[in-house]
Amino acid sequence: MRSPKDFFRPLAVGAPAPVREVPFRPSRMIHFFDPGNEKMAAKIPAIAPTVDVLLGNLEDAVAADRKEAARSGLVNIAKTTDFGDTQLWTRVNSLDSPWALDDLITLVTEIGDKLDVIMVPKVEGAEDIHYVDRLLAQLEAKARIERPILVHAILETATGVANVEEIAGASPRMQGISLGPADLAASRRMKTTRVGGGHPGYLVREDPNPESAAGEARATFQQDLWHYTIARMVDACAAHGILPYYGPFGDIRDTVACEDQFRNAFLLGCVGAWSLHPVQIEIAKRVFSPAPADVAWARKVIAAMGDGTGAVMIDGKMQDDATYKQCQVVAQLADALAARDPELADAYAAAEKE
Ligand SMILES: CC(=O)SCCNC(=O)CCNC(=O)[C@H](O)C(C)(C)COP(=O)(O)OP(=O)(O)OC[C@H]1O[C@@H](n2cnc3c(N)ncnc32)[C@H](O)[C@@H]1OP(=O)(O)O
Ligand SMILES: O=CC(=O)O
Ligand SMILES: [Mg+2]
Repeated sequence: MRSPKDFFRPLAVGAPAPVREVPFRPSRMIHFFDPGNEKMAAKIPAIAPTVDVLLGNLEDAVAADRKEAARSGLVNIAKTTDFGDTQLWTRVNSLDSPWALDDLITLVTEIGDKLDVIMVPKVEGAEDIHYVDRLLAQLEAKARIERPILVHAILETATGVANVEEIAGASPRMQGISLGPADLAASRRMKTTRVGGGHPGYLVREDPNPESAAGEARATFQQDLWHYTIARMVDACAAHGILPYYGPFGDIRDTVACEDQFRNAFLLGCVGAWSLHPVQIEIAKRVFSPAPADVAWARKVIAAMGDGTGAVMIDGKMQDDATYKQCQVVAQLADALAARDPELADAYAAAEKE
């Protein structure tokens, strides 16, 4: 293990200095597209201003015989598109695949100055991050990249979940972690066949009422298959100063359940989710932006709390140092999002006047 004193040292001569704090840039939706799919690629210039992050996906969902087309498609799109202040990310192939090395070499040397974050799938432990960390430093030095490319891990194997804390803290490049419920379900041998979301069979049933006739219907309550993993991931990320995300929701037509899944993740601490289809962009934008009424309330508490210590009563609710801190989380997120999203800024300003 490296000495803590060396943690922020570049891993190659000529590589840029690692960041000391992960920049908080709005990333409510990480919009996936296949850069080798001409129809999808043609839509990217129009989609760019409507999303926080565009992600050129090279891994799963890109057929084996289309991997090279996807890689070169991404190089071309990055070189010819004006993304404005929308971030450009990529998801490279998994480290045990025949494509990962060429993905990293090509993308960093050709478009490393355009890429903000590289998402690494199926991360199992700190060793996977260390491998990517050193390789990126070498490639950044070679390509004379001036700011470090950050790394995002997908939590989608049982081993990865067991090691999530060490993954989160493996490198100053670590920007965040996404839940990958589809691969994780397979890795854990769960008996589902879905990409995220719930399952009607995973439930609790109310106790029988001794006064009712035998066989009388008893209410059931569907449970969240992902609560445990999201909560672990959020804690690991918060402890290491990086950002947690819900991943994909594969039932594109079920926009209601998608919104519920995203909102559970938001309330538990996630800052965004993946959008796989244009219809999911607005859902993520709505869910991962705090509601104007909540922001107005947070600002009211902050104003009433002065230096943030002591206790006051507002509308019948006790406020103290801990609610003040919660309100700061909401207000700071609102400020960061409003700076990027003028419509949201207007909605926040209007709610404060009410
Ligand atoms: C478990 C995981 O790893 S999840 C991450 C990997 N998976 C992905 O990245 C999937 C990305 N999304 C997709 O491939 C597609 O959205 C699919 C296959 C799910 C559905 O695609 P379609 O059947 O074409 O959907 P649909 O007909 O509703 O699409 C409407 C239009 O939106 C376009 N579109 C669909 N998805 C996207 C997208 N992600 N980005 C941009 N445009 C898109 C389609 O090309 C289509 O264009 P058209 O109107 O010019 O024909
Ligand atoms: O890559 C994502 C997943 O759910 O698997
Ligand atoms: Mg996966």
